[in-house]
Amino acid sequence: MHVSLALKKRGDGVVGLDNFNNYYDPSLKRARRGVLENHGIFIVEGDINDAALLKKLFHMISFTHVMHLAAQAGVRYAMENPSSYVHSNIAGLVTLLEACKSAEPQPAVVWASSSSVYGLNTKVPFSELDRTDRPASLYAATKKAGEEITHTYNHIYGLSITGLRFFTVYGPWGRPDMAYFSFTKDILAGKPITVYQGPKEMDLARDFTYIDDIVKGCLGSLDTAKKSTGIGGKKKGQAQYRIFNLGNTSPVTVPNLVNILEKLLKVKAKQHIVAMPGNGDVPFTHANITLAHEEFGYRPTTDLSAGLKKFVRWYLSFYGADGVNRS
Ligand SMILES: NC(=O)c1ccc[n+]([C@@H]2O[C@H](COP(=O)([O-])OP(=O)(O)OC[C@H]3O[C@@H](n4cnc5c(N)ncnc54)[C@H](O)[C@@H]3O)[C@@H](O)[C@H]2O)c1
Ligand SMILES: O=C(O)[C@H]1O[C@H](OP(=O)(O)OP(=O)(O)OC[C@H]2O[C@@H](n3ccc(=O)[nH]c3=O)[C@H](O)[C@@H]2O)[C@H](O)[C@@H](O)[C@@H]1O
Repeated sequence: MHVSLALKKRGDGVVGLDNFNNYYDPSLKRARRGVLENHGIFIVEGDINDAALLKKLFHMISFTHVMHLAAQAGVRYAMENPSSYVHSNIAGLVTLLEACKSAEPQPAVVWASSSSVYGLNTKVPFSELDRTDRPASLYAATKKAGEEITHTYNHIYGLSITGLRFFTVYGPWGRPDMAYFSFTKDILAGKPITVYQGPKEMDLARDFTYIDDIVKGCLGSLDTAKKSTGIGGKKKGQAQYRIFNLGNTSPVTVPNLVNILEKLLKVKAKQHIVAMPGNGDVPFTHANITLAHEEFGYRPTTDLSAGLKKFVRWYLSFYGADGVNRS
């Protein structure tokens, strides 16, 4: 939603595609759609696995770029519903790349990978050339597979591909399954929250990245994506294959995240502190963003307190303190 709005605001044409699945409250997704439609952005309701639909869309519109953000996200849910990750993040990705490779002209593709590909690495900050062959979750494994799959479409068909490894993105209109969002809801409702701890009672930490910074990185990478050199999937080219970290470079522990929320919400959290279950979580993330800075001037400017302040303001206007969706 935020990337589409930013593109539209600067004068680009945008068409969206989303299947509005019920991984989390679809009414939030539909409210986001309302915002986009109010800005003149047309949204098609459909699945990226629907090859016929994609073919029709690519036939009707000569897309210059595809910004591919659709995915089954969430690290821990992969243990409950593994096939949804294969469906959207592997099969769906291939269906989309098939459509892109056959389109004339071929669009440049920018897509969301994930910081989770660094898996069990302990050397921080994570740099793009570090190992990514030890995923801790099926979600991470599907994003890693996406990086390999996109490489083959670049190699064989000359598709121009840029993969962005986002680091725990948060902000207004965000995902209710993520900790910052569910903690806000539960703290306001007086319900206990569960805070995970690593081995030896170590605090977990994330390089939380504010949505507006991510949007700048998305637009910067789109604008520096070179045109594909393949033609309609018939000619092998030498197009770009790039991968960038988009993080914030200043990790914050989960207890500190809770402290900031308590101050903003003016409510003390009831906390259950438990050992991190073996559910795909990694203890910490931290991005080296030198490459994105050098290539398109990426420089995040919002720290967690400032970003959460904007999130909480949005949350209270959208849900109210009682957590009821008023859209
Ligand atoms: N939010 C984060 O912290 C984070 C971090 C790293 C990577 N990512 C990646 O960034 C991208 C955007 O994530 P987000 O957090 O904005 O999530 P989001 O839920 O806002 O956006 C993903 C959208 O994809 C749609 N979708 C899922 N499967 C689909 C399918 N098969 N066909 C069509 N639409 C489908 C969903 O309905 C949803 O609206 C995802 O690829 C995610 O894996 C997110
Ligand atoms: O950067 C990424 O690649 C990933 O970032 C997030 O994954 P995660 O960092 O695990 O985000 P949250 O689920 O919001 O968890 C944040 C932190 O809070 C902790 N947490 C989460 C939930 C909870 O109930 N308690 C708790 O302590 C987690 O262990 C983690 O350390 C997104 O959910 C993934 O889609 C994304 O791919």
